[in-house]
Amino acid sequence: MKPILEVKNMTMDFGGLRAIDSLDLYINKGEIVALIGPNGAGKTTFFNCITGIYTPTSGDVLINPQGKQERINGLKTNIVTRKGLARTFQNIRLFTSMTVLENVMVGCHAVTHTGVMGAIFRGKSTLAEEKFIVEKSYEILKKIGLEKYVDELAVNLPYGAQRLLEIARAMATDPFLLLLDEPAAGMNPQETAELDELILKIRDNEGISILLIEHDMKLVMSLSERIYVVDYGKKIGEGVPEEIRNNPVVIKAYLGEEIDA
Ligand SMILES: Nc1ncnc2c1ncn2[C@@H]1O[C@H](COP(=O)(O)OP(=O)(O)OP(=O)(O)O)[C@@H](O)[C@H]1O
Repeated sequence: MKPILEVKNMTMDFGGLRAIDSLDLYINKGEIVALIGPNGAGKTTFFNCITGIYTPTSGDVLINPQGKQERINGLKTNIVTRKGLARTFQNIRLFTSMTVLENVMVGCHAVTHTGVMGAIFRGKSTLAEEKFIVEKSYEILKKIGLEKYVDELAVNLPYGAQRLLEIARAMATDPFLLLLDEPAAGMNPQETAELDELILKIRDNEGISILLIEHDMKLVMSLSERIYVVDYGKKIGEGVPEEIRNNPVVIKAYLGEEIDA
């Protein structure tokens, strides 16, 4: 079985700056994989290239959720979402003046037939779908542990809960692969421990594979089955947590930073 995501020889240039340099990466079905590296290494750019925000300068992005490999470079973000790749952002991007439930509903609408406009100009045909979406959104909030906030405005949620709401909204698009960009950023140790459990649950119970960018090495080492390390856009290490922890090139790139979590 081919990997569900395969990136071959990806390069991304911004003018004279090579943000990603000939990068290869794959994720098998059901894996939790981390992408780590110092600030400015190109990690978010890599996510942006996979999810259609940027078209890579060269290379291939191939997905294979159901036994048929397909190239997705250059597809628009909404199409990539419909194909089953969902992401969260480093800086929280919620609809702050909407309720928690409505935020998740927006995720559902991103992949339904009627879409957001259909939900606004409700015809009879959209009402059944709308009911389904409310129920589905509520179920997702229960799985994430946010149901107690269902009618709360997103802006009023504690910080850690806002981060989880982003994950809930991403899950509403029925992804086969979830791309999480620094999900633990700004979380306290207890929130991070809960996030650790939640990510495992999403993989185990929902069968969603995970690609994770994260600076919290304890979380990375505990969650990931495999880790890729990038620096200046280039892959400098790849392996299971134990290999990464003992890789001298990785240790050097992280000099002064905590790696032995
Ligand atoms: N739109 C853009 N135009 C020009 N340069 C960019 C653009 N986006 C990113 N870069 C540059 O590409 C490089 C990689 O940035 P990127 O944000 O991908 O790094 P990162 O590994 O995600 O960093 P961090 O851990 O700090 O989030 C940086 O030098 C950044 O300044």
